[in-house]
Amino acid sequence: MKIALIAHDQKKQNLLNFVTAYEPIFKQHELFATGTTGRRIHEEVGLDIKRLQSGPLGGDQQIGAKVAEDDLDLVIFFRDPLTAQPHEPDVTALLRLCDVYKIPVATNVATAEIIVRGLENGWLDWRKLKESVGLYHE
Ligand SMILES: O=C(CO)COP(=O)(O)O
Repeated sequence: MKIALIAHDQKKQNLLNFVTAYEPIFKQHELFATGTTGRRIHEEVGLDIKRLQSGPLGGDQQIGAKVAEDDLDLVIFFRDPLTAQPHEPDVTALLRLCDVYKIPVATNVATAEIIVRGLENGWLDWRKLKESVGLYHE
């Protein structure tokens, strides 16, 4: 599976702790991240991860483009709901595209935990079949 990992500054340590806890699962997948998040995951957890631009410089839009191209299976985005972001429209656009393309997206650790445990148990395997699943057509 192709997984995007993103965190706003106040949530980065939270994401690093989460990725460390589930490193055995994450290392089995192809990982993508916005710039600073990706650098810290690589340096502090040691995972291989493809880094895009930093969020405020277009990274969220690059992740969104991958969603639109059906080139991502899961987005884990630890959003900071208490701090205004200069690129808030990009954040909103990314979450909107996840809904347009029915990409599982977790915006906090509680949801991420459920999804990653589900990933381990094969609950996201429908992603491989989605073209044949009526639920995902409108
Ligand atoms: O701002 C972000 C997401 O909106 C994250 O960007 P960085 O990973 O570059 O800090």
